[in-house]
Amino acid sequence: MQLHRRVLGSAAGLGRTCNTLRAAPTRTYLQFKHNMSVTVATAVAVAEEAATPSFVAPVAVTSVDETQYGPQLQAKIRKLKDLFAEFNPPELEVFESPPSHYRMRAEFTIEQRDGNFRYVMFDNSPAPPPPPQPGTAAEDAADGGGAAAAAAASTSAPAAAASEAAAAAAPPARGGGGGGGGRPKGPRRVTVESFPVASRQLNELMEVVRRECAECPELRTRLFQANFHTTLAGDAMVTLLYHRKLGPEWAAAAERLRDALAATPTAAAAGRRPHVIGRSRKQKLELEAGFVLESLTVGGRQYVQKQVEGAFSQPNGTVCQHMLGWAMDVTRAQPQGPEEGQQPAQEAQEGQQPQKRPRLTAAGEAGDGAPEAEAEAEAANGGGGEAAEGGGPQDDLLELYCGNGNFTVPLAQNFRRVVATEVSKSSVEAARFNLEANGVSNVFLARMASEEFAETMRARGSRRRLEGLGPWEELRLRTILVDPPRAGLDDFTVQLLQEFDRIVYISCNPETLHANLRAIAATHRIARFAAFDQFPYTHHLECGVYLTRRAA
Ligand SMILES: C[S@@+](CC[C@H](N)C(=O)[O-])C[C@H]1O[C@@H](n2cnc3c(N)ncnc32)[C@H](O)[C@@H]1O
Repeated sequence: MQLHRRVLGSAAGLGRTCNTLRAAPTRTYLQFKHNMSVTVATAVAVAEEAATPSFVAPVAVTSVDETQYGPQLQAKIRKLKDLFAEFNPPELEVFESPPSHYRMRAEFTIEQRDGNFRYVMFDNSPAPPPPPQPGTAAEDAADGGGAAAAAAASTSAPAAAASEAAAAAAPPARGGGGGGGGRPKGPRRVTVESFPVASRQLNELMEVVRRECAECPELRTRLFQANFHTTLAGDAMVTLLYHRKLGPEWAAAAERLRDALAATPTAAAAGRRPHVIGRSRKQKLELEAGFVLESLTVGGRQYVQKQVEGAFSQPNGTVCQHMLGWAMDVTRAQPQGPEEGQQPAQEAQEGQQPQKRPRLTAAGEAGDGAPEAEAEAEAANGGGGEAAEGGGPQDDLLELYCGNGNFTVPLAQNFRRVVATEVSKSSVEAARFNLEANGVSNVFLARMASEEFAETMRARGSRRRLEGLGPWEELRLRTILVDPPRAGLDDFTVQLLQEFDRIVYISCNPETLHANLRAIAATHRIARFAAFDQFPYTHHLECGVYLTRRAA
């Protein structure tokens, strides 16, 4: 049973894997080193979902029917609840997406044949072929895809299909070949006319790029891919990828394109000129900038967020705000008193007493139990007592996989200090920018793989990249937040998590989250459980789990 499939040469990164292969129309493979997404253009078949107990068997989206948004989300929720029932979680908090125009980013392969300029993506989902629709995708069939590919590649299909399709390691596009009315093997080529799952601005930009390329040979010659990145703030960038060297003529043409993009309704209303980036082998030309500035509202406060071209950013801006609000809420220090005494339902049922929480030292060791030491530790931890839910400004947060500081920036106010790590250089640079731009000064940020950081921390070791962190003994790390790629956490990191009193685990893959929780549940219980529908019309679901240490 698969939770996700790979799609070739298609929509924007959900950013959960590091290296992906993508196919250009020439069938040349290109390796992208950043976190492009590998999800698929699929929708949840409600009836089928009801009959199957896990995250499987999605069918290809052939249109975006907003009336189906609710039922499809409910089907996903049911599956999620079933999967996690063994952990006896509290009531699931569900955060919906807008039913359309929710995706901030998309990537398309460009096909240029017979003077036509087409946005194309490759859908690898195993959808059964719907009956052919006259006039929908005839040209795709003519490319050798056969009836199945032709039927599936309707102008509405790609809209939804493209929504979650992404670059992936997969065989070259075959454009069909199944024959006999069966589903062709390999990814299905889908022509994208419009893209209603993506932001309105993204659709506006697509139209202008199509038009300008049609009129300007300098822009379209050997162009094989176009990436669009928009924001809730109206800032945007377009990256055009070529199989040729780019010179000053291209820059002049791109400047004209930029003017045309600036005249689109959303950019004009926001007063932002979209950036244009040209890429070819060993070459990157930026017209003004290689990033966008997003504006996110969390808890009534606005945060600016630099999102760098090619680096991970959350794909659904609206749902991202929900995720940040939820993370703020679970890590906020709870008032002491009644909440302190409130036993978690599960523990109360089990007749357990709230545990005495060991203080996590920097080496990941519990306190030694000496009364004075424990009292001192409690005092150092803000005297938070045993059952405090949430960290608090007296505690420190360790955040692994921090990306551009998406969670780090708003969460920093809930903690005395934050130690954050991320492996991607461009994301770390963006995170530094974002911390400064938002006036956050209590974060120590290290560019390190989480595994390396965990090992160093356990050994109380030192690393050049940890210079400035200060002595491990002075940290008060009791809360950890992780937001790993789809593969989830390795065993070593899971063990590290278990040394913390409070765990916030953000996951885009319920199955790897579930597998990790099997280990974590021995020491921690789920205190809050949330679903964030980042990826409507697909079987993908982002989850948030907040865990606290079980009573001893
Ligand atoms: C799902 S993204 C989350 C990013 C960030 N929390 C956010 O909300 O935008 C996962 C991040 O983990 C980073 N990453 C992947 N493998 C890593 C590793 N081994 N160590 C540290 N960071 C890693 C990626 O570069 C990416 O930024």
